[in-house]
Amino acid sequence: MLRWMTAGESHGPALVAMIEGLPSGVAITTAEIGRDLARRRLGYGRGARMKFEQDEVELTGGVRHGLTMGSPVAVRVGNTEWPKWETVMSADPVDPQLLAEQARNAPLTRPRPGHADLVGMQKYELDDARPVLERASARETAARVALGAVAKAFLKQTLDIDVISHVVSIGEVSAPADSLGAVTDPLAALETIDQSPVRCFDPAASQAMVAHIDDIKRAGDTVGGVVEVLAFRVPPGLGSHIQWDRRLDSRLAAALMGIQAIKAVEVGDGFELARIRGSQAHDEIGRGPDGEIRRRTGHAGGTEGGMSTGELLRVRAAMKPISTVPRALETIDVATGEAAVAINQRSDVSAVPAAGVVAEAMVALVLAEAVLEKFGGDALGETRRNAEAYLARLAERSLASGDVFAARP
Ligand SMILES: Cc1cc2nc3c(=O)[nH]c(=O)nc-3n(C[C@H](O)[C@H](O)[C@H](O)COP(=O)(O)O)c2cc1C
Ligand SMILES: C=C(O[C@@H]1CC(C(=O)O)=C[C@@H](OP(=O)(O)O)[C@H]1O)C(=O)O
Repeated sequence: MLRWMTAGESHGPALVAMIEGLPSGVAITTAEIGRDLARRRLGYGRGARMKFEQDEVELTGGVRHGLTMGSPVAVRVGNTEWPKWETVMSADPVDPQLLAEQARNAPLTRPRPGHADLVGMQKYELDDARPVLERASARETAARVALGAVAKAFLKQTLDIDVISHVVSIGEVSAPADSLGAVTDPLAALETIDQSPVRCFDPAASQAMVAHIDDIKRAGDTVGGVVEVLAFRVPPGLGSHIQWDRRLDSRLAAALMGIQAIKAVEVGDGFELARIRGSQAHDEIGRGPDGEIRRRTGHAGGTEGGMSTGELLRVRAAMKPISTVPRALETIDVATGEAAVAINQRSDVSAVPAAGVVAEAMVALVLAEAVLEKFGGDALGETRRNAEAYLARLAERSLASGDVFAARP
């Protein structure tokens, strides 16, 4: 069983995350995790905080000399801005005199529409939105991305699975459909994607997205968009049709919906499938180049009956516009009961590129859990042997290609 969790606040000293259930022998380094954390911070449209704040990543458990030990893997993502927030976010009680001296400590009583602020204050009996917004903030996604890097290393080393993401649209500007349809080298494609300021594969669309973000910023507004995650070489049979909560598609949807500001998820052609006929919607089954069974198209996005089919896994997530709108939205000051405008600090105009990196991590965590469920293993070698035996049987019967599903040498 794979389980994981995060803790920490946006302006706290650090975020921490723990993942338990990974086998021993997975190669992972602090630098590898740091690379994914750096990718999450980039993206045109993010606010000032991304420029001056640094993620200080440290592996504090479960890894020795670059290899997991089978024990829980623990990660700490330190926040270099902590000294500025030490009083505001101190875990221990602070002298009220000291609190009163700093404007930053004043209670936040004008909840921001589109955020957890108001309902969080109601639910947790708080007169100050600070304790709510500190945890609701998407700063927390740094901890998930750190764990996602570990999950991606495990997937790569067990089944050669690559998980990549890209931006499909920002506001009204979309990349051409199927721009990534024929990718044969996912990691090279990801490198190109990461070089785009908005993580879009298509250069012309990328430019148009940047221009759109500039327009939105000039108008004092914010914007959302759609990201897509692709997982290559996922074997058939992860997840199960036998119970609702074991379906791979339902687990992917829950994981993606669990990202702050994600409001919709599509598996494969998703909503479009509801508009077309069955004869056009389903992926017909035929023989591939080596006589193996293949789907001729990818409308389903690589799952049927809640199980991975062995074809390209493709899911999308739609992000709403950033909630803190510079042209501040109307609210009620809960201290006075009077109409007011919402608290408005600096904020991102768009965080869609970063959301793609987070979505990649969430998909990797779901797939890692599903791989361990199917193949088990306390050591990486054991997981691989189990997976290879399963894939060899499918290849023997021409149910799948030995090449497509070959595990790494
Ligand atoms: C990577 C990322 C960065 C975000 N940055 C901001 C931001 O700068 N300002 C903001 O108001 N919301 C930001 N958000 C969105 C809020 O966290 C989110 O709207 C809020 O938690 C409420 O969304 P929900 O109703 O879906 O939970 C960001 C979300 C993500 C995924
Ligand atoms: C710090 C991060 O994102 C933050 C997520 C966020 C929000 O409300 O979700 C609001 C912003 O923070 P602040 O309100 O302090 O300016 C973002 O900078 C991060 O992604 O590391």
